Amino acid sequence: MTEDVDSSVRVMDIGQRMPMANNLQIRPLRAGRGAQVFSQARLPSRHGELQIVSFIDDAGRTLDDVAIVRGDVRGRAEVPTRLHSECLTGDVFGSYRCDCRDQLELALQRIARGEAGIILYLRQEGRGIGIAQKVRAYHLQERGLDTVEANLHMGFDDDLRDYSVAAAMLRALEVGSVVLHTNNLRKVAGLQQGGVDVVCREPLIAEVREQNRRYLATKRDKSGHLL
Ligand SMILES: Nc1nc2c(ncn2[C@@H]2O[C@H](COP(=O)(O)OP(=O)(O)OP(=O)(O)O)[C@@H](O)[C@H]2O)c(=O)[nH]1
Repeated sequence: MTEDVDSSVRVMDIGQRMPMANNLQIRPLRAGRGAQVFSQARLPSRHGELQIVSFIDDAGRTLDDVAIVRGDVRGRAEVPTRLHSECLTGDVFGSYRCDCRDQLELALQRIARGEAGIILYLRQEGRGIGIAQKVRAYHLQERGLDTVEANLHMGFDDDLRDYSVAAAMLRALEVGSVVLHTNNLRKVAGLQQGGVDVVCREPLIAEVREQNRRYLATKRDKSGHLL
C-alpha cells in the first residue's frame, strides 16, 4: 500500500494490482472478507466537490460498490455516513413507488453541508433480489401484495442485504467513527458487527407521497424501520 500525495484515502500501489483477468470478475464480497481501496477520482458535482472511490476484495476482484466521499475522512470521528442500497427505478428514473431517490438527495445535501461525509452506493438492488425480480415484485404489488409479501411469495426472504461489504469499505477508508443516517437498525448492527464504530444514528425521513404511502407503512410495520 502506498499513499497518494494529495488524496484523502489510501489507494493501492499500481504494482500491487491483480492481473486484468481477475479485475474483470465482479462478484459480491462474502461476509467477513476485507476490502482495499482500488482507485479514486475527483467528482465535481451539483453537491459540491466530492471524490469517488472504488474497491477490490481480498482476492483482488473489483467491487461494483463505490464510496462517494466528501473531505478527508481518514481517522476522523463521527463522519456523517449513509449506506444507500441501489434502486434503479428510484435513483435513475425518479420513481415515486419508493423514497430511495429522495433519501439519496437528502443524504447528498447533508454531506455537502459539512466538511466530511460518506455515501456508500451499494449494489443491493431490490434489497438484494436484483432488478428483474423487483419488477416482478412490483407486478405482485399491483395485484394487492405489499413489499414483504411479494418477496415471500417469490420465495425470497423480505430482505437479503448483507452489510459486511459496507463495513469492509469503511474500514478501508480508515474512518474513525460514523454517524449513520438511516431508519434501519439492521444497517447499524451490520456495521457494528463488521467492526465499524457507529457513534449514533440520524433519521433520514423523506417525503410521504400518495404513491409510496403503503411502501413506507410496510417498512415501518413489517421491516422494523423507525418511521
Ligand atoms: N424487493 C423490493 N425491493 C424494493 C422495493 N422498493 C424498493 N426496494 C429496494 O429497497 C432498497 C431500499 O431499502 P429500504 O428498505 O427502502 O430502506 P433501507 O435502505 O433499508 O432503510 P433506510 O436506510 O432507512 O433508507 C433498495 O435496494 C430498493 O431497490 C420493492 O417493492 N421490493
